[in-house]
Amino acid sequence: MTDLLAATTMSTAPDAAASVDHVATPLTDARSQLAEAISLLGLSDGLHQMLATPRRELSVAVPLRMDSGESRLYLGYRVQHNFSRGPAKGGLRYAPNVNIDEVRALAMWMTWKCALLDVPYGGAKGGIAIDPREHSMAELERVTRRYTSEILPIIGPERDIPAPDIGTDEQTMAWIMDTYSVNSGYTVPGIVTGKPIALGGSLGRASATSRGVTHIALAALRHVGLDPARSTAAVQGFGKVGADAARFLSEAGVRVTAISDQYGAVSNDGGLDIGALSDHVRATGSVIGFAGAEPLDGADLLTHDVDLLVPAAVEGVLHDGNATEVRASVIVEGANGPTTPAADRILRERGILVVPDILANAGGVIVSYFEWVQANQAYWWRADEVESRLEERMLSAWKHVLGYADARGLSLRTAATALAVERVAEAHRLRGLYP
Ligand SMILES: NC(=O)C1=CN([C@@H]2O[C@H](COP(=O)(O)OP(=O)(O)OC[C@H]3O[C@@H](n4cnc5c(N)ncnc54)[C@H](OP(=O)(O)O)[C@@H]3O)[C@@H](O)[C@H]2O)C=CC1
Ligand SMILES: O=C(O)CCC(=O)C(=O)O
Repeated sequence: MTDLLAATTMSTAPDAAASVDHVATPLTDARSQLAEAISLLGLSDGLHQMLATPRRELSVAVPLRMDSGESRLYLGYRVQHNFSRGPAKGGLRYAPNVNIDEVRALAMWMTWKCALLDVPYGGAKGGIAIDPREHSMAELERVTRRYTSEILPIIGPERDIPAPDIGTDEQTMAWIMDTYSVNSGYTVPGIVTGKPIALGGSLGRASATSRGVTHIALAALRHVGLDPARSTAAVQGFGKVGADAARFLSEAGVRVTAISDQYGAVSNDGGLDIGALSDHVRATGSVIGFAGAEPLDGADLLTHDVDLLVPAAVEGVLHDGNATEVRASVIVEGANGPTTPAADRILRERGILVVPDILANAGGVIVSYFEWVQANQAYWWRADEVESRLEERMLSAWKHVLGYADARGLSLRTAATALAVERVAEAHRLRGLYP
Protein backbone atom coordinates (compact mmCIF):
# COMPACT_ATOMS: atom_id res chain seq x y z
CA MET A 1 0.00 0.00 0.00
CA THR A 2 1.31 3.45 -0.84
CA ASP A 3 2.12 6.11 1.74
CA LEU A 4 -0.93 7.99 0.52
CA LEU A 5 -3.31 5.20 1.42
CA ALA A 6 -1.41 4.35 4.59
CA ALA A 7 -1.97 7.93 5.77
CA THR A 8 -5.62 7.72 4.78
CA THR A 9 -6.14 4.46 6.62
CA MET A 10 -4.42 5.77 9.72
CA SER A 11 -6.72 8.76 9.95
CA THR A 12 -9.83 6.54 9.88
CA ALA A 13 -8.83 4.44 12.88
CA PRO A 14 -10.93 5.69 15.82
CA ASP A 15 -8.00 6.25 18.21
CA ALA A 16 -5.84 7.96 15.64
CA ALA A 17 -8.72 10.13 14.46
CA ALA A 18 -9.54 11.24 17.99
CA SER A 19 -5.98 12.33 18.55
CA VAL A 20 -5.34 13.93 15.16
CA ASP A 21 -8.50 16.02 14.79
CA HIS A 22 -6.68 19.16 15.87
CA VAL A 23 -4.39 18.71 12.87
CA ALA A 24 -7.16 17.62 10.51
CA THR A 25 -7.20 19.44 7.19
CA PRO A 26 -9.87 19.39 4.48
CA LEU A 27 -7.72 16.92 2.55
CA THR A 28 -7.24 14.50 5.46
CA ASP A 29 -11.00 14.77 6.10
CA ALA A 30 -11.88 14.07 2.45
CA ARG A 31 -9.46 11.14 2.26
CA SER A 32 -10.77 9.73 5.51
CA GLN A 33 -14.36 9.83 4.17
CA LEU A 34 -13.22 8.17 0.95
CA ALA A 35 -11.37 5.42 2.86
CA GLU A 36 -14.51 4.63 4.83
CA ALA A 37 -16.59 4.37 1.64
CA ILE A 38 -13.97 2.19 -0.09
CA SER A 39 -13.90 -0.18 2.87
CA LEU A 40 -17.71 -0.33 3.09
CA LEU A 41 -18.02 -1.06 -0.64
CA GLY A 42 -15.14 -3.55 -0.61
CA LEU A 43 -13.34 -1.76 -3.47
CA SER A 44 -9.73 -2.49 -4.36
CA ASP A 45 -6.61 -0.69 -3.13
CA GLY A 46 -5.90 0.18 -6.75
CA LEU A 47 -9.21 1.98 -7.20
CA HIS A 48 -8.79 3.59 -3.78
CA GLN A 49 -5.44 4.98 -4.86
CA MET A 50 -6.92 6.29 -8.10
CA LEU A 51 -9.84 8.00 -6.35
CA ALA A 52 -7.62 9.47 -3.62
CA THR A 53 -5.41 11.12 -6.26
CA PRO A 54 -6.46 14.02 -8.52
CA ARG A 55 -6.31 13.09 -12.20
CA ARG A 56 -4.81 16.43 -13.17
CA GLU A 57 -3.72 19.57 -11.35
CA LEU A 58 -2.16 22.83 -12.36
CA SER A 59 -0.39 25.39 -10.15
CA VAL A 60 0.09 28.81 -11.70
CA ALA A 61 1.84 32.03 -10.77
CA VAL A 62 -0.50 34.95 -11.42
CA PRO A 63 1.20 38.36 -11.73
CA LEU A 64 -0.96 41.39 -11.02
CA ARG A 65 -0.25 45.00 -11.85
CA MET A 66 -1.91 47.01 -9.07
CA ASP A 67 -3.70 50.29 -9.78
CA SER A 68 -0.75 51.97 -8.06
CA GLY A 69 1.65 50.57 -10.67
CA GLU A 70 3.25 48.16 -8.15
CA SER A 71 3.45 44.42 -9.13
CA ARG A 72 2.33 41.50 -7.03
CA LEU A 73 2.41 37.76 -7.59
CA TYR A 74 -0.36 35.41 -6.46
CA LEU A 75 -0.49 31.61 -6.52
CA GLY A 76 -3.42 29.95 -8.25
CA TYR A 77 -4.58 26.37 -8.72
CA ARG A 78 -7.00 24.27 -10.73
CA VAL A 79 -7.44 20.66 -9.64
CA GLN A 80 -9.45 18.15 -11.69
CA HIS A 81 -10.09 15.30 -9.32
CA ASN A 82 -12.00 13.01 -11.65
CA PHE A 83 -13.68 13.06 -15.06
CA SER A 84 -14.80 9.46 -15.46
CA ARG A 85 -18.50 10.52 -15.64
CA GLY A 86 -18.10 13.70 -17.71
CA PRO A 87 -16.31 17.05 -17.78
CA ALA A 88 -14.78 18.22 -14.51
CA LYS A 89 -16.94 20.80 -12.70
CA GLY A 90 -16.49 23.04 -9.69
CA GLY A 91 -16.13 26.50 -8.28
CA LEU A 92 -13.32 29.03 -8.13
CA ARG A 93 -12.33 30.44 -4.74
CA TYR A 94 -10.56 33.72 -3.94
CA ALA A 95 -9.37 33.69 -0.31
CA PRO A 96 -6.01 34.41 1.35
CA ASN A 97 -5.58 30.89 2.76
CA VAL A 98 -6.29 28.97 -0.47
CA ASN A 99 -3.70 26.21 -0.94
CA ILE A 100 -3.28 23.18 -3.17
CA ASP A 101 -4.38 20.66 -0.52
CA GLU A 102 -7.59 22.57 0.20
CA VAL A 103 -8.35 22.73 -3.53
CA ARG A 104 -7.65 18.97 -3.84
CA ALA A 105 -10.18 18.26 -1.08
CA LEU A 106 -12.80 20.57 -2.58
CA ALA A 107 -12.30 18.96 -6.01
CA MET A 108 -12.78 15.47 -4.54
CA TRP A 109 -16.01 16.54 -2.83
CA MET A 110 -17.23 17.92 -6.18
CA THR A 111 -16.75 14.48 -7.76
CA TRP A 112 -18.92 12.84 -5.08
CA LYS A 113 -21.53 15.64 -5.22
CA CYS A 114 -21.98 15.37 -8.99
CA ALA A 115 -22.13 11.56 -8.83
CA LEU A 116 -24.59 11.56 -5.93
CA LEU A 117 -26.96 13.95 -7.72
CA ASP A 118 -26.40 12.07 -10.98
CA VAL A 119 -25.18 15.19 -12.74
CA PRO A 120 -22.95 14.07 -15.67
CA TYR A 121 -19.74 15.67 -14.43
CA GLY A 122 -16.57 14.83 -12.61
CA GLY A 123 -15.16 17.09 -9.91
CA ALA A 124 -12.82 20.06 -10.02
CA LYS A 125 -12.05 23.18 -7.99
CA GLY A 126 -9.84 26.20 -8.41
CA GLY A 127 -8.54 29.00 -6.32
CA ILE A 128 -6.21 31.95 -5.97
CA ALA A 129 -4.58 32.78 -2.64
CA ILE A 130 -5.80 36.37 -2.69
CA ASP A 131 -8.06 38.48 -0.49
CA PRO A 132 -10.58 40.02 -2.91
CA ARG A 133 -11.53 42.65 -0.33
CA GLU A 134 -8.07 44.22 -0.69
CA HIS A 135 -8.47 44.86 -4.42
CA SER A 136 -10.31 47.23 -6.75
CA MET A 137 -12.62 45.85 -9.45
CA ALA A 138 -9.98 46.68 -12.05
CA GLU A 139 -7.35 44.65 -10.16
CA LEU A 140 -9.78 41.73 -9.72
CA GLU A 141 -10.53 41.82 -13.43
CA ARG A 142 -6.81 41.74 -14.33
CA VAL A 143 -6.02 38.91 -11.92
CA THR A 144 -9.02 36.88 -13.12
CA ARG A 145 -8.14 37.31 -16.79
CA ARG A 146 -4.50 36.36 -16.15
CA TYR A 147 -5.47 33.30 -14.08
CA THR A 148 -7.90 32.26 -16.84
CA SER A 149 -5.15 32.57 -19.45
CA GLU A 150 -2.85 30.43 -17.29
CA ILE A 151 -5.40 27.60 -16.86
CA LEU A 152 -6.78 27.92 -20.41
CA PRO A 153 -5.06 24.74 -21.66
CA ILE A 154 -7.04 22.52 -19.26
CA ILE A 155 -10.52 24.14 -19.15
CA GLY A 156 -13.33 24.13 -21.71
CA PRO A 157 -17.09 23.47 -21.92
CA GLU A 158 -16.39 19.78 -22.50
CA ARG A 159 -13.33 19.57 -20.23
CA ASP A 160 -13.70 21.60 -17.05
CA ILE A 161 -16.33 24.26 -16.30
CA PRO A 162 -15.65 26.76 -13.46
CA ALA A 163 -18.37 28.43 -11.33
CA PRO A 164 -18.45 30.83 -8.35
CA ASP A 165 -17.30 29.86 -4.85
CA ILE A 166 -16.03 31.90 -1.89
CA GLY A 167 -14.90 35.37 -2.93
CA THR A 168 -16.02 35.10 -6.58
CA ASP A 169 -19.31 35.95 -8.26
CA GLU A 170 -21.10 36.29 -11.59
CA GLN A 171 -18.84 39.18 -12.64
CA THR A 172 -15.80 36.90 -12.14
CA MET A 173 -17.51 34.32 -14.37
CA ALA A 174 -18.20 36.99 -17.03
CA TRP A 175 -14.45 37.87 -17.15
CA ILE A 176 -13.51 34.19 -17.44
CA MET A 177 -16.06 33.69 -20.22
CA ASP A 178 -14.78 36.71 -22.10
CA THR A 179 -11.10 35.75 -21.77
CA TYR A 180 -11.81 32.20 -22.91
CA SER A 181 -14.04 33.40 -25.78
CA VAL A 182 -11.49 35.96 -27.03
CA ASN A 183 -8.90 33.18 -27.16
CA SER A 184 -11.33 30.87 -29.00
CA GLY A 185 -12.41 33.49 -31.52
CA TYR A 186 -16.11 33.08 -30.79
CA THR A 187 -18.43 33.33 -27.77
CA VAL A 188 -18.39 30.21 -25.58
CA PRO A 189 -21.13 30.60 -22.95
CA GLY A 190 -20.75 26.97 -21.78
CA ILE A 191 -17.22 27.60 -20.41
CA VAL A 192 -18.55 28.81 -17.04
CA THR A 193 -21.76 28.62 -15.04
CA GLY A 194 -23.04 31.12 -12.53
CA LYS A 195 -22.57 33.86 -15.11
CA PRO A 196 -24.88 36.88 -15.51
CA ILE A 197 -28.29 36.18 -17.08
CA ALA A 198 -27.47 38.69 -19.85
CA LEU A 199 -24.55 36.46 -20.92
CA GLY A 200 -26.51 33.20 -20.93
CA GLY A 201 -26.71 32.49 -17.20
CA SER A 202 -29.65 30.52 -15.87
CA LEU A 203 -32.54 32.01 -13.97
CA GLY A 204 -32.33 30.65 -10.44
CA ARG A 205 -28.58 29.84 -10.37
CA ALA A 206 -27.63 32.65 -7.99
CA SER A 207 -29.98 31.38 -5.29
CA ALA A 208 -29.87 27.66 -6.21
CA THR A 209 -27.47 26.48 -3.50
CA SER A 210 -29.50 28.26 -0.81
CA ARG A 211 -32.81 26.96 -2.21
CA GLY A 212 -31.41 23.43 -2.15
CA VAL A 213 -30.13 23.88 1.41
CA THR A 214 -33.61 25.06 2.42
CA HIS A 215 -35.44 22.12 0.77
CA ILE A 216 -33.14 19.72 2.61
CA ALA A 217 -33.31 21.62 5.92
CA LEU A 218 -37.12 21.58 5.93
CA ALA A 219 -37.17 17.86 5.06
CA ALA A 220 -34.56 17.08 7.75
CA LEU A 221 -36.42 19.03 10.45
CA ARG A 222 -39.63 17.13 9.62
CA HIS A 223 -37.67 13.86 9.60
CA VAL A 224 -36.59 14.37 13.22
CA GLY A 225 -40.15 15.33 14.20
CA LEU A 226 -39.75 19.11 14.28
CA ASP A 227 -42.26 21.46 12.69
CA PRO A 228 -40.27 24.04 10.66
CA ALA A 229 -42.79 26.74 11.54
CA ARG A 230 -41.97 26.19 15.24
CA SER A 231 -38.22 25.74 14.77
CA THR A 232 -35.24 28.04 15.18
CA ALA A 233 -32.03 28.25 13.15
CA ALA A 234 -28.52 29.70 13.22
CA VAL A 235 -26.62 30.36 9.98
CA GLN A 236 -22.82 30.71 9.83
CA GLY A 237 -21.79 32.88 6.88
CA PHE A 238 -23.87 35.60 5.23
CA GLY A 239 -22.49 35.35 1.70
CA LYS A 240 -23.99 33.91 -1.48
CA VAL A 241 -25.13 30.71 0.27
CA GLY A 242 -25.81 31.84 3.85
CA ALA A 243 -27.76 35.04 3.13
CA ASP A 244 -30.33 33.45 0.81
CA ALA A 245 -30.55 30.32 2.98
CA ALA A 246 -31.44 32.55 5.95
CA ARG A 247 -34.00 34.38 3.79
CA PHE A 248 -35.64 31.21 2.41
CA LEU A 249 -35.71 29.54 5.84
CA SER A 250 -37.29 32.63 7.29
CA GLU A 251 -39.86 32.75 4.45
CA ALA A 252 -40.66 29.09 5.23
CA GLY A 253 -41.51 30.07 8.82
CA VAL A 254 -38.26 29.04 10.53
CA ARG A 255 -37.18 31.63 13.13
CA VAL A 256 -33.56 32.49 12.23
CA THR A 257 -32.13 33.75 15.52
CA ALA A 258 -28.37 33.99 14.85
CA ILE A 259 -26.17 34.81 11.84
CA SER A 260 -22.42 35.34 11.51
CA ASP A 261 -19.79 36.47 9.05
CA GLN A 262 -16.01 36.48 9.34
CA TYR A 263 -16.09 39.47 11.71
CA GLY A 264 -18.55 38.10 14.28
CA ALA A 265 -22.22 37.25 14.84
CA VAL A 266 -25.54 38.80 15.81
CA SER A 267 -28.58 37.23 17.48
CA ASN A 268 -32.19 38.00 18.22
CA ASP A 269 -34.25 35.34 20.01
CA GLY A 270 -37.41 36.77 18.49
CA GLY A 271 -36.04 36.20 14.98
CA LEU A 272 -33.74 38.34 12.82
CA ASP A 273 -35.25 40.52 10.09
CA ILE A 274 -33.22 39.11 7.18
CA GLY A 275 -34.16 41.88 4.73
CA ALA A 276 -33.07 44.59 7.19
CA LEU A 277 -29.87 42.66 7.99
CA SER A 278 -29.08 42.40 4.25
CA ASP A 279 -29.53 46.18 3.90
CA HIS A 280 -27.19 46.69 6.87
CA VAL A 281 -24.54 44.38 5.33
CA ARG A 282 -24.81 46.15 1.96
CA ALA A 283 -24.24 49.48 3.71
CA THR A 284 -21.48 48.46 6.16
CA GLY A 285 -19.87 45.26 4.81
CA SER A 286 -20.65 43.17 7.91
CA VAL A 287 -23.45 41.87 10.15
CA ILE A 288 -21.68 43.57 13.06
CA GLY A 289 -23.53 46.55 14.51
CA PHE A 290 -26.95 45.53 13.14
CA ALA A 291 -29.48 47.53 15.16
CA GLY A 292 -32.10 44.73 15.20
CA ALA A 293 -29.91 42.29 17.16
CA GLU A 294 -27.52 41.69 20.04
CA PRO A 295 -23.81 41.03 19.35
CA LEU A 296 -22.71 37.39 19.65
CA ASP A 297 -19.26 35.85 19.51
CA GLY A 298 -18.75 34.22 16.08
CA ALA A 299 -17.62 30.90 17.60
CA ASP A 300 -20.64 30.83 19.93
CA LEU A 301 -23.02 30.82 16.95
CA LEU A 302 -22.14 27.16 16.38
CA THR A 303 -23.29 26.21 19.88
CA HIS A 304 -26.29 28.58 19.97
CA ASP A 305 -29.51 27.10 21.32
CA VAL A 306 -31.37 26.40 18.07
CA ASP A 307 -33.00 23.42 16.34
CA LEU A 308 -31.15 23.82 13.04
CA LEU A 309 -27.54 24.85 12.40
CA VAL A 310 -26.47 25.78 8.86
CA PRO A 311 -22.70 26.22 8.55
CA ALA A 312 -22.38 28.15 5.26
CA ALA A 313 -18.85 29.56 5.41
CA VAL A 314 -15.62 27.54 5.50
CA GLU A 315 -14.20 24.06 6.26
CA GLY A 316 -13.45 22.47 9.61
CA VAL A 317 -15.54 24.73 11.85
CA LEU A 318 -17.19 21.80 13.68
CA HIS A 319 -14.40 19.76 15.26
CA ASP A 320 -13.70 17.68 18.36
CA GLY A 321 -13.24 20.86 20.38
CA ASN A 322 -16.82 22.10 19.96
CA ALA A 323 -18.95 19.16 18.70
CA THR A 324 -19.84 18.18 22.27
CA GLU A 325 -21.30 21.68 22.80
CA VAL A 326 -23.52 21.85 19.71
CA ARG A 327 -27.16 22.22 20.76
CA ALA A 328 -28.91 21.96 17.39
CA SER A 329 -30.78 18.72 16.57
CA VAL A 330 -30.08 19.04 12.84
CA ILE A 331 -27.01 20.32 10.97
CA VAL A 332 -27.37 21.02 7.25
CA GLU A 333 -24.00 21.69 5.61
CA GLY A 334 -24.29 24.69 3.30
CA ALA A 335 -20.48 24.93 3.26
CA ASN A 336 -18.14 22.29 1.90
CA GLY A 337 -16.36 20.30 4.60
CA PRO A 338 -17.50 22.19 7.71
CA THR A 339 -17.48 19.06 9.90
CA THR A 340 -14.34 17.03 10.65
CA PRO A 341 -14.59 13.23 10.87
CA ALA A 342 -14.00 13.34 14.65
CA ALA A 343 -16.85 15.86 15.04
CA ASP A 344 -19.02 13.66 12.82
CA ARG A 345 -18.51 10.74 15.23
CA ILE A 346 -19.30 12.87 18.28
CA LEU A 347 -22.42 14.38 16.69
CA ARG A 348 -23.68 10.94 15.65
CA GLU A 349 -23.14 9.55 19.15
CA ARG A 350 -25.12 12.52 20.47
CA GLY A 351 -28.01 11.79 18.09
CA ILE A 352 -27.57 14.98 16.06
CA LEU A 353 -28.55 14.54 12.40
CA VAL A 354 -25.85 15.85 10.02
CA VAL A 355 -26.89 16.28 6.38
CA PRO A 356 -23.59 16.23 4.46
CA ASP A 357 -22.35 18.92 2.09
CA ILE A 358 -22.33 16.68 -0.99
CA LEU A 359 -26.11 16.37 -0.60
CA ALA A 360 -27.16 19.55 1.20
CA ASN A 361 -25.37 22.15 -0.94
CA ALA A 362 -25.71 20.38 -4.30
CA GLY A 363 -28.39 22.82 -5.52
CA GLY A 364 -25.69 25.06 -6.96
CA VAL A 365 -24.14 22.45 -9.20
CA ILE A 366 -27.55 21.10 -10.20
CA VAL A 367 -28.59 24.49 -11.58
CA SER A 368 -25.09 24.94 -13.02
CA TYR A 369 -25.79 21.76 -14.96
CA PHE A 370 -29.15 23.21 -16.07
CA GLU A 371 -27.32 26.40 -17.11
CA TRP A 372 -24.75 24.45 -19.15
CA VAL A 373 -27.51 22.43 -20.83
CA GLN A 374 -29.42 25.64 -21.66
CA ALA A 375 -26.27 27.37 -22.96
CA ASN A 376 -25.35 24.38 -25.12
CA GLN A 377 -28.88 24.28 -26.58
CA ALA A 378 -29.29 28.09 -26.68
CA TYR A 379 -32.77 27.56 -25.24
CA TRP A 380 -33.75 29.10 -21.90
CA TRP A 381 -36.06 27.79 -19.22
CA ARG A 382 -38.49 29.75 -17.06
CA ALA A 383 -37.57 30.36 -13.41
CA ASP A 384 -40.38 28.09 -12.19
CA GLU A 385 -39.09 25.25 -14.44
CA VAL A 386 -35.58 25.62 -12.99
CA GLU A 387 -36.87 25.74 -9.43
CA SER A 388 -39.24 22.77 -9.69
CA ARG A 389 -36.56 20.59 -11.36
CA LEU A 390 -34.09 21.62 -8.65
CA GLU A 391 -36.53 20.73 -5.87
CA GLU A 392 -37.34 17.39 -7.45
CA ARG A 393 -33.65 16.42 -7.74
CA MET A 394 -32.79 17.56 -4.21
CA LEU A 395 -35.69 15.74 -2.54
CA SER A 396 -35.20 12.61 -4.59
CA ALA A 397 -31.51 12.48 -3.58
CA TRP A 398 -32.48 13.14 0.06
CA LYS A 399 -34.90 10.17 0.04
CA HIS A 400 -32.35 7.95 -1.69
CA VAL A 401 -29.58 8.75 0.80
CA LEU A 402 -31.94 8.41 3.76
CA GLY A 403 -33.18 5.01 2.55
CA TYR A 404 -29.64 3.75 1.93
CA ALA A 405 -28.48 4.98 5.36
CA ASP A 406 -31.46 3.53 7.24
CA ALA A 407 -31.21 0.16 5.52
CA ARG A 408 -27.54 -0.19 6.54
CA GLY A 409 -27.38 1.70 9.83
CA LEU A 410 -25.06 4.35 8.37
CA SER A 411 -24.72 8.08 8.92
CA LEU A 412 -26.06 10.21 6.07
CA ARG A 413 -22.48 11.23 5.18
CA THR A 414 -21.25 7.65 4.95
CA ALA A 415 -24.32 6.68 2.92
CA ALA A 416 -24.02 9.65 0.56
CA THR A 417 -20.27 9.15 0.03
CA ALA A 418 -20.69 5.40 -0.55
CA LEU A 419 -23.48 5.95 -3.08
CA ALA A 420 -21.36 8.49 -4.93
CA VAL A 421 -18.13 6.48 -4.83
CA GLU A 422 -20.03 3.43 -6.08
CA ARG A 423 -21.25 5.40 -9.13
CA VAL A 424 -17.77 6.70 -9.91
CA ALA A 425 -16.29 3.21 -9.43
CA GLU A 426 -18.87 1.83 -11.85
CA ALA A 427 -17.88 4.43 -14.46
CA HIS A 428 -14.22 3.40 -14.05
CA ARG A 429 -15.13 -0.27 -14.36
CA LEU A 430 -17.24 0.26 -17.50
CA ARG A 431 -14.56 2.38 -19.14
CA GLY A 432 -11.92 -0.22 -18.39
CA LEU A 433 -10.04 1.88 -15.87
CA TYR A 434 -10.70 -0.43 -12.93
CA PRO A 435 -7.26 -1.36 -11.62
N1 LIG B 1 -21.65 29.60 -4.09
C1 LIG B 1 -22.09 28.37 -4.33
O1 LIG B 1 -22.89 28.15 -5.27
C2 LIG B 1 -21.68 27.23 -3.48
C3 LIG B 1 -20.92 27.41 -2.35
N2 LIG B 1 -20.65 26.34 -1.53
C4 LIG B 1 -19.88 26.50 -0.32
O2 LIG B 1 -20.57 27.39 0.56
C5 LIG B 1 -19.63 28.07 1.39
C6 LIG B 1 -19.87 29.57 1.27
O3 LIG B 1 -19.68 29.94 -0.08
P1 LIG B 1 -20.28 31.30 -0.67
O4 LIG B 1 -21.48 31.70 0.10
O5 LIG B 1 -20.37 31.10 -2.13
O6 LIG B 1 -19.08 32.30 -0.38
P2 LIG B 1 -19.15 33.88 -0.15
O7 LIG B 1 -17.78 34.37 -0.35
O8 LIG B 1 -20.27 34.46 -0.92
O9 LIG B 1 -19.54 33.99 1.40
C7 LIG B 1 -18.76 33.41 2.41
C8 LIG B 1 -19.31 33.86 3.73
O10 LIG B 1 -18.63 33.18 4.78
C9 LIG B 1 -18.20 34.16 5.72
N3 LIG B 1 -17.06 33.66 6.45
C10 LIG B 1 -15.81 33.44 6.02
N4 LIG B 1 -15.07 32.96 7.03
C11 LIG B 1 -15.89 32.86 8.11
C12 LIG B 1 -15.74 32.43 9.44
N5 LIG B 1 -14.57 31.98 9.88
N6 LIG B 1 -16.81 32.47 10.27
C13 LIG B 1 -18.00 32.93 9.82
N7 LIG B 1 -18.20 33.34 8.57
C14 LIG B 1 -17.16 33.31 7.74
C15 LIG B 1 -17.92 35.39 4.91
O11 LIG B 1 -17.88 36.50 5.75
P3 LIG B 1 -17.68 37.98 5.15
O12 LIG B 1 -18.98 38.31 4.49
O13 LIG B 1 -17.41 38.79 6.37
O14 LIG B 1 -16.52 37.89 4.20
C16 LIG B 1 -19.12 35.35 3.97
O15 LIG B 1 -20.28 35.86 4.64
C17 LIG B 1 -18.26 27.58 0.94
O16 LIG B 1 -17.89 26.48 1.71
C18 LIG B 1 -18.51 27.14 -0.50
O17 LIG B 1 -17.55 26.21 -0.95
C19 LIG B 1 -21.15 25.09 -1.80
C20 LIG B 1 -21.90 24.87 -2.90
C21 LIG B 1 -22.15 25.90 -3.88
O1 LIG C 1 -21.85 25.21 -9.64
C1 LIG C 1 -20.83 24.58 -9.75
O2 LIG C 1 -20.37 24.17 -10.79
C2 LIG C 1 -20.00 24.21 -8.54
C3 LIG C 1 -20.41 24.88 -7.27
C4 LIG C 1 -19.40 24.51 -6.23
O3 LIG C 1 -18.26 24.91 -6.31
C5 LIG C 1 -19.77 23.59 -5.17
O4 LIG C 1 -20.82 22.95 -5.24
O5 LIG C 1 -19.00 23.47 -4.20
